[in-house]
Amino acid sequence: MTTKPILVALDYDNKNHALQLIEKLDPNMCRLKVGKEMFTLFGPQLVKDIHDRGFDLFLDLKFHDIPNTVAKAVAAAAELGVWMTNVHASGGLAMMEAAKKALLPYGDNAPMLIAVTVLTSMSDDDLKLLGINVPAFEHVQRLAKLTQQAGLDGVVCSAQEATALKSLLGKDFKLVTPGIRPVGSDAGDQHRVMTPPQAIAAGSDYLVIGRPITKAADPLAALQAIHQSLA
Ligand SMILES: O=c1ccn([C@@H]2O[C@H](COP(=O)(O)O)[C@@H](O)[C@H]2O)c(=O)[nH]1
Repeated sequence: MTTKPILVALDYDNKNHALQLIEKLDPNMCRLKVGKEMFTLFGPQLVKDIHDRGFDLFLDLKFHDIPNTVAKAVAAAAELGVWMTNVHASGGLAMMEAAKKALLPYGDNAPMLIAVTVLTSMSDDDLKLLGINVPAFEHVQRLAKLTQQAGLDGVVCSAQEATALKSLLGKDFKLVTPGIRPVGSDAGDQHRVMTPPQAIAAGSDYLVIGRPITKAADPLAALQAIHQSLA
């Protein structure tokens, strides 16, 4: 199992609430993820605040645009010193290659760069509405192969696809899996879900977990329970 596989998704509209949770967490126990909501509200200062507290940060902005624009955005993420950032694989091969190339000047300090395959909130029926008439796992495999061809470090997928992707793309290609739900927690808008131990057993490298921790009555206890379940 990867060291520190838990990435806590900080989806808050109030910076103090996020910082109150962070103050209770230990950077040796988890990494943090900031997405579109918090980055739009609080910007690069939030990234600095999190780094000042000793945490690795996944900047989850899922860039999807023309290659030149995405390359510049990924370089801007590298300037912030984040640990990991991402693009949408459906932006295509040229876009992903441009993103990867933009990180070359950063050498060993470049963030890990991964691509979102099919959002974990989407089902086969959602894909059909987009004219994609194959099961989600098949579309995920196609986009993950393209991501590897572009030279990226891994993909965002559901843990349900992890075993197949590890055997298709090798153990070093990182699998970052949201849609993680401990037994008894509400799936909410997530469709392709797994429990934390199931996800690790299936081959996930990193588990993205938001509401089961952040909306719990005691978020620290919820994180500790997940941590224990993986021990
Ligand atoms: O396919 C994806 C890609 C990203 N996410 C993000 O992960 C977290 C999940 O939060 P939960 O509260 O545990 O559902 C959230 O920030 C999403 O933007 C994803 O869920 N699925």
